Amino acid sequence: MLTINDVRKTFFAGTVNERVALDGVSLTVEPGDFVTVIGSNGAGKSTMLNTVSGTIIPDSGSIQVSGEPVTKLREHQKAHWISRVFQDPMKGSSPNLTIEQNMAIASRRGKSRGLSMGVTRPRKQQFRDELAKLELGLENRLGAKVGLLSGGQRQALSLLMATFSSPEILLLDEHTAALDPQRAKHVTELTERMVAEQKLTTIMVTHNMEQALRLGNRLIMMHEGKILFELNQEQKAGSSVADLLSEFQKLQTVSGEPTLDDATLLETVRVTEEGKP
Ligand SMILES: Nc1ncnc2c1ncn2[C@@H]1O[C@H](COP(=O)(O)OP(=O)(O)OP(=O)(O)O)[C@@H](O)[C@H]1O
Repeated sequence: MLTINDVRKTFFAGTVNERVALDGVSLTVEPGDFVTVIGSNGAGKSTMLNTVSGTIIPDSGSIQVSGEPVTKLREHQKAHWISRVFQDPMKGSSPNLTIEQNMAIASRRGKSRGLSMGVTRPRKQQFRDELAKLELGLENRLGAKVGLLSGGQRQALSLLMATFSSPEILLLDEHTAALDPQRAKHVTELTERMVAEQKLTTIMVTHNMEQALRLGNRLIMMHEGKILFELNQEQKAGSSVADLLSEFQKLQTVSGEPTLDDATLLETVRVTEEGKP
């Protein structure tokens, strides 16, 4: 369980560059919840994930994972409890190591004793079985350097490795945004399957509103460092992309600033024209 309580974060406070990234964010994520997060540009979505993973320390407020303050977790505990997949497919794995070596390291994540890249035969078979689930043929390429894989393959591998240690919290930060539509679809399907199979407690930031509505059991919308509203499973099922868009348009009317980037708008128009929800 994750509890975010009245978290605030301002960058460059008191200067002309002051940016209020989180303005009193509170959120409780129950075990097994899958929360999708949408929001305007600069709404604070990534900063919220950064405070949960402990990479950014909030100015005030508290964040607890299973009752433990994130700031008090040791590095190996953090690595074991909180896993993250980033937008950039290059971030989740080491290009100069082989698939097998990357997996060996991932499977040691969160263990307090040293890193061992030695892999026993049964372990190798386990890696092959895990890789086969990705349906990308990587199970036959254990010795290949990860740098040789495509972005989609690397992102699928990152996702697999992020779920190895059955983390308390899985953070997905627009993890399909840099992929072409076909690969993004595949990684989205893998995400759904892995989260469901392991009943992972998950927070997924996405700019894809169709995805935000379809995946998970809760949806939150952020704007200017605040959670503006939340939809539960039933409300999500009864909402359309057009409904979400109209919420963004309301914000734009108030602020006069564009609230969605061009890529999101184009994606939304495409989905709407195809007649999907
Ligand atoms: N490390 C940082 N240093 C300074 N300002 C930052 C930093 N990280 C975020 N910000 C600022 O905080 C605000 C929130 O940024 P954040 O990246 O969390 O938003 P976001 O919702 O993820 O946005 P986007 O969808 O555009 O990626 C923005 O104004 C951003 O410029």
